[in-house]
Amino acid sequence: MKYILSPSILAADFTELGRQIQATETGGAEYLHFDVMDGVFVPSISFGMPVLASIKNATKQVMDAHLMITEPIRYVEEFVKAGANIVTVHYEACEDVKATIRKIHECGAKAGISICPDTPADVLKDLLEEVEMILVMTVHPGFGGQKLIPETLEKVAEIRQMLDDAGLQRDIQVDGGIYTNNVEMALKAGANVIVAGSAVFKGSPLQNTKEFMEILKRYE
Ligand SMILES: O=C(CO)[C@@H](O)[C@H](O)COP(=O)(O)O
Ligand SMILES: [Fe+2]
Repeated sequence: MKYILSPSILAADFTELGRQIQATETGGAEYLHFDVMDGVFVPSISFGMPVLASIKNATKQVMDAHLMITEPIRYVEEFVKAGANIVTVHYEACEDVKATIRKIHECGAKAGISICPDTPADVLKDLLEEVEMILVMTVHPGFGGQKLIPETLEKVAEIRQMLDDAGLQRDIQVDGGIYTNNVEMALKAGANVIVAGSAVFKGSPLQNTKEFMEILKRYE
């Protein structure tokens, strides 16, 4: 299995965004996590397509778009056009999850499905085969800089078991409150795509990325 770091630019210094992104690429982060918030599905508002389109030109990293928006099917095409390679939508935000996943694939991107901390893993049973990635939120979506909720890692283990039982190889992403001092709990539970915002962008993004990559390499 491949272990990947996906730095969340929500925590970046936007006056230095290009340089900070480059630092994470140099440090070995293959993905870049792009948190889209609509002020409806989550209380906060972040950024959208034009910002993604601009960033796309600044790096070769895979654009990992996390859509925290109501009825994301409405915007899938625009985010893919703006440069998203992976589009992750929330189970809780879709009226028709399967149609949303189909739409992502039709637009030419990989599909991820995400569940919030209070959503049980078994809602995903019929969806595991349809997606390339499952995102288990380790905090309540909406803000960076929160503390990881340890119980969410039990769902990571449960989903990895469900995938193994079904003979499916899929990425499991974790997002929220991940630092170098707790990332191994997520890796041991079965996650292989790690989102980190504050832990990467506060301080030196290059050094922080390298420290994460050292740990991830041990799990390859
Ligand atoms: O989706 C979200 C929050 O809703 C995340 O991607 C955060 O942006 C991660 O930030 P940290 O918890 O790592 O600071
Ligand atoms: Fe996110």
